[in-house]
Amino acid sequence: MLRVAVPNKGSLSEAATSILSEAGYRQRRTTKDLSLTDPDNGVEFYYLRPRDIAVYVGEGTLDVGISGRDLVLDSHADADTILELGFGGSTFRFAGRPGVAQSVKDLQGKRIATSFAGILGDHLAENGVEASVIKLDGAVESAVQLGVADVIADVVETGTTLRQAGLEVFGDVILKSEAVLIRRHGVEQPAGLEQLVRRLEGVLVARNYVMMDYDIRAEAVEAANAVAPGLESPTVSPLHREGWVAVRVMVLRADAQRIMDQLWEVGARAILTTDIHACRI
Ligand SMILES: Nc1ncnc2c1ncn2[C@@H]1O[C@H](COP(=O)(O)OP(=O)(O)OP(=O)(O)O)[C@@H](O)[C@H]1O
Ligand SMILES: O=P(O)(O)OC[C@H]1O[C@H](OP(=O)(O)OP(=O)(O)O)[C@H](O)[C@@H]1O
Ligand SMILES: [Mg+2]
Repeated sequence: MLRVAVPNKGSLSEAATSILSEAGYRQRRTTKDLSLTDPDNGVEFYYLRPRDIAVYVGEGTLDVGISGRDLVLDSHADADTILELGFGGSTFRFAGRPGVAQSVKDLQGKRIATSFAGILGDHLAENGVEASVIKLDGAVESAVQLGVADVIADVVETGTTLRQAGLEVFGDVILKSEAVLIRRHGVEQPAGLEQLVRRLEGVLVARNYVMMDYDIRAEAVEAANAVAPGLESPTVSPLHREGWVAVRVMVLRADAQRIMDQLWEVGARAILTTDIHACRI
C-alpha cells in the first residue's frame, strides 16, 4: 500500500483533506484519527504535523506527503517536490519596527526571532551576514515587543498579524511557499504514486480551468484559436447552419471573462463556460 502523510492540524490540514477527497480518496471522519486505510485505492493515510511530514518522507518512513515548501526546506529533508498543490500560499519575510532595517545586509549582529531557523540560517549565510537566531515555536511577531529580538523572519500571508504587532516587512521576499506533494529523493517510484499524482493533477485542472463552448463562422476559427488555443487543440464540430462550426476549448478560469470578450470581438457567438467536474489530462 502507498503510505501518504497528510497534515493533521494548522493552515494546510483542511485543504489537504479536501483535495484528497476530491481526488476520490477516503479521508478520516474525525480529527482524532491518526491514520486511515483506503483499501479500494490501495492507500494508507497518516495524519501528522506538516513539519514532521518532511522528516518522515525524507527518511523514507512514509512514501509521500503533503507539506509546505518552506517546512521542507527548513528541515533540510532529503525530499523532492513532485507536485505543487496550489493552496497554503505564503511568503517568508523579514519584519521589524518601521525603519529598523532596509535589507538583510543591515542585520549584522542583530537578534532575529523565527520558527524557521533552517531557512533563515541559509539565507544569512548566502548573504554573508552573521546574526543571532532566536528559535521560537510560534507567535513570533511578539518577540520584538517583548524584547527578545530586534527583528523577526516569519510567514506572512495577509500581513494582518504583523500590522497588529506594529511591524513592517523589509528587504526582499526570502521564500515563496505553497503546499507541495513530496517524496524521498532518489528512490524508486512507489507503486500507486502515479495514480495519486494523476488524480491530484486532475483536481488541479478541474479547479483552474473551465470548458468554453462557442459557435463561429468557419473562416474565423483561426483567429479564435489564437485567442484561446486550449491545452492541446480545440475541438471543432460542424453545425447544421452552413458555414458555421461549434468550438470547445479549455481556458484558465481566471482568464475566462477576458477571453469571452476577445472571442466575441472575432465573431464568436453563444459563448458558454461550464465547470469541469473531474478530468484526466
Ligand atoms: N496564514 C498562514 N499562517 C501560517 N502558515 C501558513 C499560512 N498560510 C500558509 N501557511 C503555510 O502553512 C504551513 C505551516 O503549517 P503549520 O501547520 O506548521 O503551522 P500553522 O498553520 O501556523 O499551524 P499552528 O496553528 O500549529 O501554528 C507553512 O507551509 C506555511 O507556509
Ligand atoms: O499574514 P497573516 O495573514 O497574518 O498570517 C501570518 C501569520 O499566521 C501564522 O501564525 P499562526 O496563526 O499560525 O500562529 P503561530 O505564529 O503561533 O504559528 C504565521 O506564523 C503568521 O504569524
Ligand atoms: Mg503557525
